[in-house]
Amino acid sequence: MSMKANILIVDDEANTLASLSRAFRLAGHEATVCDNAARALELARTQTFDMILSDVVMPRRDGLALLADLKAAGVTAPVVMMSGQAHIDMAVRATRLGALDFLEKPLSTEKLLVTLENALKLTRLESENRELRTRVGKHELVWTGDTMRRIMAQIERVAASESRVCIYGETGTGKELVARTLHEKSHRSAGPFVTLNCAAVPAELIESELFGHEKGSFTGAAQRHIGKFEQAHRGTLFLDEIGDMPATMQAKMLRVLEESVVERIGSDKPVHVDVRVIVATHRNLDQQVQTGAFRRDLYHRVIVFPIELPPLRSRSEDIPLLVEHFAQQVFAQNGWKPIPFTTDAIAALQKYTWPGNIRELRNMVERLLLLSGTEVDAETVRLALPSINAHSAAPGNINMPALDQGPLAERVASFEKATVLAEIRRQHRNITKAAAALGLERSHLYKKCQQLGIDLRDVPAE
Ligand SMILES: Nc1ncnc2c1ncn2[C@@H]1O[C@H](COP(=O)(O)OP(=O)(O)OP(=O)(O)O)[C@@H](O)[C@H]1O
Repeated sequence: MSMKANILIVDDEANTLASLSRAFRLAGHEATVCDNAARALELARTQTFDMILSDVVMPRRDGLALLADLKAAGVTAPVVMMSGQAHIDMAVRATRLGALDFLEKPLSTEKLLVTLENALKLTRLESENRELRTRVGKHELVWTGDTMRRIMAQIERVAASESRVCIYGETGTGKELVARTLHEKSHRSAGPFVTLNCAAVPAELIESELFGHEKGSFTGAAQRHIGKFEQAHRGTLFLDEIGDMPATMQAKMLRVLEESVVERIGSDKPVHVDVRVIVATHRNLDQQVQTGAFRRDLYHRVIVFPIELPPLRSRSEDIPLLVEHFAQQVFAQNGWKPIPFTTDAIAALQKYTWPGNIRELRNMVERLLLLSGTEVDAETVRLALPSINAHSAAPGNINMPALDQGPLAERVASFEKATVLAEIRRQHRNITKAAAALGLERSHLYKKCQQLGIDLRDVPAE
């Protein structure tokens, strides 16, 4: 079900106003009618409409003049023009002036509702993009060391150009953030930044995701869908895991990149798109080209400018600043009083290999803050790092859930369990000593073990 919309209808014919408003109201929407351009402008400036539908040919000010007035007045509602004497010229002028669509009279109810649906979808997309853009502001790239300085210089150099960029890097190294930064620094920054992870979309849906489809073009296509390429018009499209794109799609991608034109599935009308494509992969594309898994011609199209993001373990100099950055985010999000990380804690974090890179570090900072009182110390870090968890997940502690997923309470409980178990083993199952080390009463530790489902007989001594 679509949401209830409020539509302004402008036409000098009373009959048209009556029949159009009836059609919208029957579909559950609200319609305001008005028979001249001057009044329409006043209404649009003082009220909020989801769509403005206006006739072109009207006495005094016509629809195209109204359209220009609306845009000049900063009215953001999508405007759809209609006319009984539509000719291409008029439609082109309307589109140039910023009309969303141009409809020929007489209008069927179905056509009206589809047009409205599209207008609503576009408005939604626009506001999502705006929200995304404000979020990006908070998501700045944090770095200090020479490794990243080199990369920042590359970003600066390539951002201003229209070059296609390919970002290489392990998972969580910040590929998407770099792509966003490139977009923000480019002259497309006022346009949308749209992303698609090619590995996350089933092969049979990827074409529709990228190019869109018309209603009914295949089973399950209940609505028209605007593809990512069209969504990214005048902006940037970030294709993550391009190495996972199915072969048939690779051929179609090549065509879009060469001709800047897409066709929605179920439509043979080509749509021109003005999009800068940035791709990323954790795979070795060179090798994929050798084995035939990735088309050589597409490879040459997308790899104009490669940027290689090194894994976090080879830029551990960035860790102190990143920890500070993520900790500030956690404090701010939760309204917590800031607590410091000890120097030893930071040093322990710098020694770890971070297979999940910066994403893993960010999650770890959050977890450490959750587990600490007045400061985060090295002991807490050692306990929280996965090597320790692997160690305590030895036989005897079966079913230890992963700490990287699930609801917060579950993760905290599993961490608590790991901590208690590790201490009991370290104290060779001496509960009195383990309780003392954990700062608990002996009876309290017993209770905790029960709560956490720890059977003391199962705990191997270290
Ligand atoms: N240099 C950085 N400064 C601040 N935050 C960063 C930095 N690099 C990455 N991040 C953050 O780490 C998280 C992971 O980054 P991102 O999603 O860009 O990685 P990715 O390489 O695209 O990962 P994947 O390949 O798994 O999609 C994000 O929350 C991102 O904001």
